[in-house]
Amino acid sequence: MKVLTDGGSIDIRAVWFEDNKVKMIDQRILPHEFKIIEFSNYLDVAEAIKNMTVRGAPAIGASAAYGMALASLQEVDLLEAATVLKSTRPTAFDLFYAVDKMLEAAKNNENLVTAANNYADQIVDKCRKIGEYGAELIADGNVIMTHCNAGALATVDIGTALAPMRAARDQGKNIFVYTSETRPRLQGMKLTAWELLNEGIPHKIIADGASGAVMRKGVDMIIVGADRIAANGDFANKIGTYDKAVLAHELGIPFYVAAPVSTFDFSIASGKEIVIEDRSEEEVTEIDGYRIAPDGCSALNPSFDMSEAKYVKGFITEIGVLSPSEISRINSAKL
Ligand SMILES: CSC[C@H]1O[C@H](OP(=O)(O)O)[C@H](O)[C@@H]1O
Repeated sequence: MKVLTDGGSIDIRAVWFEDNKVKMIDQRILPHEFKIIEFSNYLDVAEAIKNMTVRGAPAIGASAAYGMALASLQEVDLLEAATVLKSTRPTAFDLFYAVDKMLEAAKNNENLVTAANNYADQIVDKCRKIGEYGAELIADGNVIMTHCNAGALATVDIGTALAPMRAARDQGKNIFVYTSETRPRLQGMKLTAWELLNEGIPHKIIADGASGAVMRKGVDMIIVGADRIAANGDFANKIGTYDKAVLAHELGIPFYVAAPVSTFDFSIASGKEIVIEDRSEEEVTEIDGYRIAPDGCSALNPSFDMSEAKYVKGFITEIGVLSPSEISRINSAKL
């Protein structure tokens, strides 16, 4: 992804492997501080996933794959490492998919550093294809709304929901993006707006609560990412997505979910079976470590919500844009 720095723009991934270390952008301190951190121990990569140093389903998957590569270099038991990495966050299916891919590679006596690098490169290629298919849905002058961050930071590079926007811009289409702030961790404001700024894509940040009014004012489509998609097309995504899905349905605004095939979990029939991660109440009651809630008050902090397939016009994947009734085709294409 393109990052504007004082010394000019750089091209960088959210996470990569270099000098036998896992290196990643610390997403917790963006956008006001840009820092690369590195790990030599898979346990530290697991902690980085858990504390959201790196976040976003595909980026979590790639990080876990790199964690498995470190575990192989550390010569620790890979099944133990897999268990630790899988225990970091419960909702994003890519995490489990990636770790299992690395276990499969180990069983085939493959070099896990190579396998993890290939996994990350495949994610980037999938995102590029998601961008190409998604851009076909976008007309010059379109106004698009998105939620949370499903950009390059969430996917190693390019993004899922942001991929069609990047591709449409590259095709010369003028687009405008509303990114909702996405309480409580504010990925939409801190990360998506930062990516769009770096890319020179016109946008405005809106409060989550403004989404309905802004949709009614004039939005041509909504594109969000996903963390896990069930066999019937029900999907989990960042908390606040369900509100947008229902409002879009009510207002007749096309609602798209952009995700690679690796996010589809055909072992579950419907969204009812998706485990929704609960995170600390401090994420709600504090901002950047400063308590904003009254002392003595407590908070509930579900990190994701589930939306039914009926709200989705199409899933933008690396094999095309599929309606909920067509996603059974994906099972045969799972890489
Ligand atoms: C392209 S997957 C991005 C997906 O992950 C985010 O969750 P988190 O920031 O907690 O990892 C959010 O649900 C995004 O849509």
